[in-house]
Amino acid sequence: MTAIIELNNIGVKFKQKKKEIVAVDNATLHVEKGDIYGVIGYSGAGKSTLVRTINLLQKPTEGQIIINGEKVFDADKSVKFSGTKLRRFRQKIGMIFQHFNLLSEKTVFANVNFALNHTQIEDEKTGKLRYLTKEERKKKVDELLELVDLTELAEKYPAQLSGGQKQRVAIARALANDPEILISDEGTSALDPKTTNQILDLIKDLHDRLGLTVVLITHEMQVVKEIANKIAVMQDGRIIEQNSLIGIFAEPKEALTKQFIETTSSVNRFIAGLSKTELLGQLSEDEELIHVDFGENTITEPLISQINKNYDVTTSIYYGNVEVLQGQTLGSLVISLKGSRDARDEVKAFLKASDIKFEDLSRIKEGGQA
Ligand SMILES: Nc1ncnc2c1ncn2[C@@H]1O[C@H](COP(=O)(O)OP(=O)(O)OP(=O)(O)O)[C@@H](O)[C@H]1O
Repeated sequence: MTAIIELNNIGVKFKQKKKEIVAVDNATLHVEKGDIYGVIGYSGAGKSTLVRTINLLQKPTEGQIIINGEKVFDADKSVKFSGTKLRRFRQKIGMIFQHFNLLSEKTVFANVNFALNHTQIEDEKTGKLRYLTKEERKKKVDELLELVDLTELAEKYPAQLSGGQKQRVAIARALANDPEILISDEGTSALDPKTTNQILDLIKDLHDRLGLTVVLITHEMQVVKEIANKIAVMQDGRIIEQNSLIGIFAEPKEALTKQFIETTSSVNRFIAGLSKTELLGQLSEDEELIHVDFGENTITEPLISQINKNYDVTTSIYYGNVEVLQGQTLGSLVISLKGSRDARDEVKAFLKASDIKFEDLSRIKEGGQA
């Protein structure tokens, strides 16, 4: 697969008085056609600055950018990309923002129509480029409003809309010039959880129907988890980890990545709260608590029944959570194993041999941290 977006060794420095701020530091990100690529990091990590280089809203100080096979930027100044060429290029990359950026004095219809002001198409008869006619524009805006389910609200003004509806207008506007790439810069950050999910569903649906490639910046792991297939984690201007969604969740490497995952996983909250409950004290001498993580590829038979059937232990489930990410099952269980030490050790040896990750939670009892 070739990348539709290639950011190679991108650096962005800002000069502020005598200080130099390194907003992006040697970042390389390759996005393939059809990806929904989540870029996650805390505020100030450099996400916006990096992603704004894709459509050259931000010129890097180092590196090169190749979009759809065409080099559009090189820090060595070998590429000239400006004027009409730059404007056309930008039209093919739609962008939405946290605060929607709608024109408050224009209706929903007019906000979307505005994005067609500079749109040109090849005239069927003459073969020359020309602007759209009023009728063509109306047809296009109507189609776009239908796409985001806003036909009924065409004559309303932004102030009369909810946050979710405003973002739908912004999405319609972003798609006006049939872009292949859609960038969402914290596009759901100002929305409540339910509306966030509706907008994410819409983005996913548009991705599927229009074949869009999506780059999605967020500081919330829950957001990328909903729809992304790949994730890059940013910290201090650098991309510290990047992988498929499933790879990030199954095998996070960096401490920050683990932190972000914990914000989405209730098993970690359960374990963190264990030391405050009576549960550990209530376990008998021949009983221990373990946390097991498993995925579809590592086990084919239900785990618990297999343990009960093959080993001389009894199990109780204290916590269970199974999620399907990108069609793969990831499960987390907190179970107790009750039996002789040898029998319990055999179960652990079986888990190890089956490549199933587990951790012994008895250390919490001893005052350690989960
Ligand atoms: N135009 C600018 N001039 C000077 N410094 C800037 C400029 N834009 C961004 N920065 C700085 O660059 C760093 C990265 O900012 P950036 O906005 O890319 O981070 P972010 O991860 O998107 O965070 P946020 O979600 O808060 O926007 C920050 O320290 C920021 O203050």
